[in-house]
Amino acid sequence: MSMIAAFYGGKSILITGATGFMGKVLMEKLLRTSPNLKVIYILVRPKAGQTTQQRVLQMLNSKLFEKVKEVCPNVHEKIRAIYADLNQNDFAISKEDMQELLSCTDIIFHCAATVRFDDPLRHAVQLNVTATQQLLLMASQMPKLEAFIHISTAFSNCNLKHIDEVIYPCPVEPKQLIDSMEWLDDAIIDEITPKLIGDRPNTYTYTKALGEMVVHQESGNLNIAIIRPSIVGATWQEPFPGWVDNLNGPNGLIIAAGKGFLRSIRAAPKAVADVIPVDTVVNLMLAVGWYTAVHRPKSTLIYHCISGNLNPCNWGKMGIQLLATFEKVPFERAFRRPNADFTTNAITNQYWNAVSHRAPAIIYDFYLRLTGRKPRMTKLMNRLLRTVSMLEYFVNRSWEWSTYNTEMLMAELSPEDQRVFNFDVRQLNWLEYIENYVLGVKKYLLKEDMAGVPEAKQHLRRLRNIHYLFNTALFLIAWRLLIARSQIARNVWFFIVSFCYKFLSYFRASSTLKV
Ligand SMILES: CCCCCCCCCCCCCCCCCCCCCCCCCCCC(=O)SCCNC(=O)CCNC(=O)[C@H](O)C(C)(C)COP(=O)(O)OP(=O)(O)OC[C@H]1O[C@@H](n2cnc3c(N)ncnc32)[C@H](O)[C@@H]1OP(=O)(O)O
Ligand SMILES: NC(=O)C1=CN([C@@H]2O[C@H](COP(=O)(O)OP(=O)(O)OC[C@H]3O[C@@H](n4cnc5c(N)ncnc54)[C@H](OP(=O)(O)O)[C@@H]3O)[C@@H](O)[C@H]2O)C=CC1
Repeated sequence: MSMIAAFYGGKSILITGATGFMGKVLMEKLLRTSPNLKVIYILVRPKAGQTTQQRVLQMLNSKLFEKVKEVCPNVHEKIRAIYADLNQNDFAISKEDMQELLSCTDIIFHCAATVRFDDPLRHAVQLNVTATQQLLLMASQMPKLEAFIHISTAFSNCNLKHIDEVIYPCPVEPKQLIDSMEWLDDAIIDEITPKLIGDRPNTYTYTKALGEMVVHQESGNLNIAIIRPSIVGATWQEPFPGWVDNLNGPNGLIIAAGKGFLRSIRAAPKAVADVIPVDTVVNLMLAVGWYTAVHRPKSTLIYHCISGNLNPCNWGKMGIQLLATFEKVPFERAFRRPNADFTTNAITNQYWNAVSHRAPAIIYDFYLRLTGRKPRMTKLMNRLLRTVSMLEYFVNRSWEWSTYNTEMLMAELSPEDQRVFNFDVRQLNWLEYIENYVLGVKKYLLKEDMAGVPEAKQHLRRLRNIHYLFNTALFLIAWRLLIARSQIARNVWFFIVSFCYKFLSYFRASSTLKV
């Protein structure tokens, strides 16, 4: 019997960010492995015209939760959605709900965050720092609370090359920054943002570091642990391989590359691609929740959830495997054939952007205009290149994260727990994982059916022929223009033609002689 699964039995668990990528997988695993847990409280806000209840219903009716319903048919009763907005005071939770949360919660998993790289500092601080502070305040009023698990990111200290499982000091006191957000206006905040974030690439990594500092400072008597995952990717094994549900991290780029929009990228092929499957992260989260509550470590432990130092894969290898999979299982209606290059040189990158990205977009828009349709490709391409430029920081560097605590925890687990809550990424086969990842993106993000694969392959063959025709036509036009303008080109041309003529005459004459 799994000790971890048994531990969650009868517990009341509070999850923030349960409607997010990681939150959904966490809920699924909890319900599947501990169907006798008491309740999962989730803090949800209405969104996109849907009430909190409608959102939860839609989530539970998705494919991700199909297996859960077999072991836990009363899954709807186990989840209690609480209306909350983490940007509001007291999270806008009603008095009754707050009372229930304070008196009943046993474990907290704090996953909610803004993961956008371009969020204005005010918003990122509000969600990633102030909301964390408020949640800690709530936690300190929970008499039954056994553990508070805070999800940060392995990139919170990406300004360092080697990162230990410790909290690094921030140049600015988080409380002072929170206070200053009250009276500074947006224009001033925007102006000072680059100075504040310093050598970090964006407001996301900066505010996640501040969030960790807040956890450290406000931990009081709480039993806290911090988990720092690297780039979280599709599921590896559970509940089934390849599940993804948003465009963050590599997902959007995989679509862009598979559809032939993105054909080159400024990335170091040898740099470590520190991707970690979401189910691995969730297994570690549940193991950490158990360990923190049962063993009550004296200080806040930090756990790195990364793949780089245990089972490294680099971007070059990942790119090659992506291309091989696109060949085998192509995406439908591709813009161009997937075929791309990595470059670390900024000028070469500009060149490829012009030739491989902007020029085809302009030509396609011209074609759309000619056929009476609205041009859209240039706009789309500009957006894609902006996104790529924001992710470039992470694909041109390698980091070293120490994993003593994570390895210690692995050794603490019983063989059964090591199997059920497996976070040993050494067992991951990258080639198989990437193939399943692409298939998952195709099925769950693009909603494409496997029955369309032959037609998609046919479409790629057509694109290849168009590509050859286009290049041949371009070459002939360029040559024609050249010989019309240059005497040297004309001489070369006459030399080639007369050489061919002589060769053919000789060939004909020698074949006549033989007869
Ligand atoms: C050796 C030789 C080899 C040769 C072979 C080479 C083959 C190579 C093939 C080429 C490429 C291969 C691709 C490989 C993939 C690897 C790259 C992976 C890089 C991953 C780096 C991630 C680093 C993460 C580090 C930190 C991890 C974390 O802790 S947090 C989680 C990460 N957070 C994010 O990812 C959020 C990022 N997103 C944003 O910040 C914003 O969305 C944005 C700023 C990017 C865009 O904002 P904007 O306001 O413009 O738009 P938005 O409204 O958000 O969306 C607009 C449209 O764009 C779509 N979108 C959104 N995100 C992405 C994305 N990541 N990629 C693509 N598209 C995206 C969005 O859906 C919108 O679409 P529409 O609705 O249709 O308008
Ligand atoms: N994905 C990744 O690659 C990585 C993620 N992480 C960390 O993991 C955690 C989870 O990330 P992930 O699941 O990918 O992120 P998502 O963006 O998928 O989910 C974010 C969650 O936070 C919720 N949320 C945001 N704002 C509010 C608000 N004002 N009130 C209530 N809820 C809110 C969202 O709710 P709603 O659905 O209503 O928007 C959603 O449930 C984060 O802390 C992130 O920093 C760390 C490393 C890598």
